[in-house]
Amino acid sequence: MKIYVTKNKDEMNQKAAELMLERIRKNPSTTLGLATGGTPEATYEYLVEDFQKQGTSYEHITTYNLDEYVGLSKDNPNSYHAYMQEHLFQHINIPLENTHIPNGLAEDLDTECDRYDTHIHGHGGIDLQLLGIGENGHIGFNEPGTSFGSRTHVVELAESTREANARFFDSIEAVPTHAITMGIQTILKAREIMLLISGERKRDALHRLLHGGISEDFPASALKDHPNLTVITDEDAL
Ligand SMILES: O=P(O)(O)OC[C@H]1O[C@](O)(CO)[C@@H](O)[C@@H]1O
Repeated sequence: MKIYVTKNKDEMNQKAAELMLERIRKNPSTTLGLATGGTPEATYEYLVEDFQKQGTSYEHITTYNLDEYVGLSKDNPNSYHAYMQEHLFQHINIPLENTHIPNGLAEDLDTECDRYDTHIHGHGGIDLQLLGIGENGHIGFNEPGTSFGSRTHVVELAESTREANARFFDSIEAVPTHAITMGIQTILKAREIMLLISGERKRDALHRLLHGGISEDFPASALKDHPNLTVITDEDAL
């Protein structure tokens, strides 16, 4: 595990963007795994800024997002489809057909999960997976207790996760109860993983990641066995 400690959240995001851009410039056909949530918003801002100033091309980049809420349409502003459009895709030259996000409105959700996992595999897997972490150690929407062998699946969100994400919705009742998420095994197959951790609220999670054991009670601990993991944290989370 490689760790970078940055002064603040902005520097954390800047570092993440810098490392992502290094990979993209080296391999313009990189396959990226992308995360949503509050943590990586400014990472995307830095990528957009670079695109506008340096013109780094995304024409041959493919992306797979970690997760999507069940029951939200693509144009619902709280869907992760809308999040990715707003924060990244509409600002860069990535072809829409190269971007993949689970369909939370699929009629048969289990079939959708299999399709998604198979698609990632068929494409040759993910080169670089960007990750955030939940206060309870969730990665993607893999809540504590999720099998480390899990593939893309439907999850019932922990109440604490719904409460944490309620800030993006009008009320807690509006937060979906279920989501589709890449599984832990799906995430671990990425050739490189970059985990961003920011803020006091994530202090316990970071401490447990660095000093705790590996256990399904704490999903992020699965990452400790990954051969190419970079953690970028700000001082507030230390
Ligand atoms: O970055 P945030 O908003 O703190 O969320 C942390 C993690 O929780 C999720 O938003 C899911 O709740 C992940 O997508 C994210 O990585």
